[in-house]
Amino acid sequence: MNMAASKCVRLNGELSRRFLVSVDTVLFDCDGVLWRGDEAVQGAPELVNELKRSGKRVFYLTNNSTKTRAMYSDKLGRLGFSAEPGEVFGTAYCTALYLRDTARLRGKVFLIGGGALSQELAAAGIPHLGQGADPVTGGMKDWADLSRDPEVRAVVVGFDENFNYMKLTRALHYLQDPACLFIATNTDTRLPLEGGRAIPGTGCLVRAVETAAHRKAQVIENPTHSCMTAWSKNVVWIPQGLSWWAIAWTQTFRWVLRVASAHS
Ligand SMILES: O=P(O)(O)OC[C@H](O)CO
Ligand SMILES: [Mg+2]
Repeated sequence: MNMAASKCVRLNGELSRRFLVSVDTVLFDCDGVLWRGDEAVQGAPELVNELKRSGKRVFYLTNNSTKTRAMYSDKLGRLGFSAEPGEVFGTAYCTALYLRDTARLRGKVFLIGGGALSQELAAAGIPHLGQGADPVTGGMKDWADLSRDPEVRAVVVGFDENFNYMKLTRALHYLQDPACLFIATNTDTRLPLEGGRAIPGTGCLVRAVETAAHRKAQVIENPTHSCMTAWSKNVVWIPQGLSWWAIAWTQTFRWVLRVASAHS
């Protein structure tokens, strides 16, 4: 049974008003909800800005690891949303926080990911390698003996347009050490773009590394505990009577229900 469907009620008229009055804070999913690619969903900026004007707190939670908080704040502003970097919780930021504050990583990250993940890791003081292109050279014997950095203690997989067989092989070598952490930013299968188009999502890369490494990744995305911890540690809670509302797909909604119950 789809839990979100069993909990969802169509809001109209008086029900909408009563529901909005009961809500202090609104959490928004981004890709496919507030925008598709670089096109805001019609009416979304007006809705969000009106919620803020009426005194609601708004946060933007996205599994997308291709932007830092600052980059998302710029995109939100460009698309007409009122937003501060501190209101944005993307998985590039949450992954860096998780490694620093929860995993307390001592060592380097082998990164399969883009510039935003690299910037957030650097901002959190986490040394890392592997970002950018990694051209295929040599043959099978060379790939089996690729050099490894002895200080690597975690493999992180996020959205990486430079993903290839060399990176997959390097990740396999590092992950043969059971003590090496295996972290994925998210497992979405597709990234929704303008006009209903889509491109392969980070989940495609994560599953490839999981298959090669014979290990499951620990995933940071909403609605996991890792992301909630990163978020709740950075948000001043107003306990009691707090209610939550996520305009998002069902997975985030389940997470919000968990957050709400944890703080009601
Ligand atoms: O829907 P979001 O904002 O969590 O983003 C999901 C990503 O686009 C999936 O790759
Ligand atoms: Mg989405």
